[in-house]
Amino acid sequence: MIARPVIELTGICAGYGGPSVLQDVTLGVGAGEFLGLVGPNGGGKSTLLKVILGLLMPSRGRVRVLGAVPLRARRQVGYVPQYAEFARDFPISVCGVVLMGRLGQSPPLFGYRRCDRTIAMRSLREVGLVDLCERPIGELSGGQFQRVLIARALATEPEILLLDEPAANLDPRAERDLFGLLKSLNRRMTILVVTHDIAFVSEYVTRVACLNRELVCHTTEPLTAETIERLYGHPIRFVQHEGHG
Ligand SMILES: Nc1ncnc2c1ncn2[C@@H]1O[C@H](COP(=O)(O)OP(=O)(O)OP(=O)(O)O)[C@@H](O)[C@H]1O
Repeated sequence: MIARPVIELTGICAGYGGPSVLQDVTLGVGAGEFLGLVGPNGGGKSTLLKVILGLLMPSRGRVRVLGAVPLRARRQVGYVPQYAEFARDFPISVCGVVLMGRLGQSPPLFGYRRCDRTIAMRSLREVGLVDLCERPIGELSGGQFQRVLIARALATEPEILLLDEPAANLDPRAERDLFGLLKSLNRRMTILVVTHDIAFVSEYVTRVACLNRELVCHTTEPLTAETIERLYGHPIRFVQHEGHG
């Protein structure tokens, strides 16, 4: 039983016009959880994030984010897209990217306010990059850029943070640092992270959900080879555990 669900997906089917990518997915994420979403390529993880963000309407089922339809909750949800989705050659500074997280929070036509800049700097400080504020993003390492994207999401002052494969381009040390950062952010926000590193993620998260078009959920206690095989083999059933965390 989840105490205060902040994300509720019930019987979700969703896709892109052809056969449903998500098939009857039911998932609740509680306030303060740190959920790892794993699964094979093409299993529908990014599609699930799109449904939570309100970017993709499900053909069936019910979605609630912070008790509302996704578009209403959008300002309370920070999103870190897959690395490849952001053009690194775009001529913009680190601070410029982070300030983009304030778009939609400030009144339109008036530009950024002083408080937007304060929040952007605070977000950069939190990810340890305040010294690179004026640096063009094209001059950053992959790990630094990943942190900039997280700072941009933090600048929205979210209650929920969604990350799509944030560690995809990182070496093991940078990945560890990144998950350490997420763990500390989890003290004040709910986190859902899509990752392929199933063994690694279980050290950090409070629960793992595995998606292969349908969903298998279970607690994080050491993932055994048998569990992983079951998850990536034919997870054609839904397993719900209670009392996780
Ligand atoms: N915009 C789109 N239009 C049509 N089909 C799409 C679109 N985006 C994703 N798909 C298809 O939906 C399925 C699930 O894709 P999705 O990106 O959600 O999977 P994923 O689990 O995130 O995969 P990966 O681990 O490879 O990132 C795939 O078969 C993919 O080809």
